[in-house]
Amino acid sequence: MNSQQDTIYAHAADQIADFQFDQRVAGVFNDMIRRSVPGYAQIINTIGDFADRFVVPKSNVYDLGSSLGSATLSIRRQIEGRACQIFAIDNSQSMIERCKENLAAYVSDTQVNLLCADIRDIEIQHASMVVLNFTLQFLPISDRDALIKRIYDGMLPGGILVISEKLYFEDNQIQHLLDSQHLNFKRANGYSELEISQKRSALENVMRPDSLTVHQQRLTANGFSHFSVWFQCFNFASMVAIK
Ligand SMILES: Nc1ncnc2c1ncn2[C@@H]1O[C@H](C[S@+](CC[C@H]([NH3+])C(=O)[O-])CC(=O)[O-])[C@@H](O)[C@H]1O
Ligand SMILES: O=C(O)C(=O)Cc1ccccc1
Repeated sequence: MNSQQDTIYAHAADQIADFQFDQRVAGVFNDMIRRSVPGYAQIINTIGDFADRFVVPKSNVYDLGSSLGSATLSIRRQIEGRACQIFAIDNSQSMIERCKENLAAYVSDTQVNLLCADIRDIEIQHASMVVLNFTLQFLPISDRDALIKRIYDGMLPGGILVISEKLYFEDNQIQHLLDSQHLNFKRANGYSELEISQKRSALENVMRPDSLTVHQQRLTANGFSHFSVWFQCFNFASMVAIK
């Protein structure tokens, strides 16, 4: 998947606007997410492995907040011949356009329905797999419960929900430790102090991480029978919940 280098926050700006998934971000997103999220490539690959295990014939798969389609592509590779449909949904038109090109670059017999829509509005039904790969953290906190409930209601018994998120830690010392390790990861990937601090300001009002306890409680309160973190690096984690 091609991507320009992310230099969005490289020059000092007078005012930092709230972060948006606009055309500029969509154009560099592949580079941005790989240099910003520890374990991203491993998470994308493992989502494909989970699809192989959990996606049953003739069921639906939902990639909610699909961006450029990395999770959808990883899943699609694993479920050829199962007569499934994937619904890849994002409310950024720029992401959808680039995602469409990425999906068209490979042949597949699995239908992908690429929709520019708000994930809070779409119908979820007959799903053996639902993916929220770093998307839930961008929804208003007050909307998260209702979305998880709708996902649960639309899933088949035995289906899997994968949720990857940046985590918040109630213990200040741990929060500081893991956050500063994440900053080191970004520095090691070539981001300057200016880029790091300007992006941090841009994300402040937009991305609100929950704690692991909040995630677990939300998932079990909404009916999921099994829950685990399967990956964590610093303050980034990926969780599974099984209906
Ligand atoms: N309410 C919403 N409705 C629809 N889309 C939304 C909404 N809010 C945010 N988005 C979309 O969710 C995506 C979040 S990025 C996901 C990475 C991808 N999953 C990946 O595996 O590469 C994560 C990140 O940038 O950290 C963006 O494309 C938004 O437009
Ligand atoms: O860059 C960061 O600091 C993050 O927390 C992750 C991220 C990655 C891509 C878009 C928005 C946030």
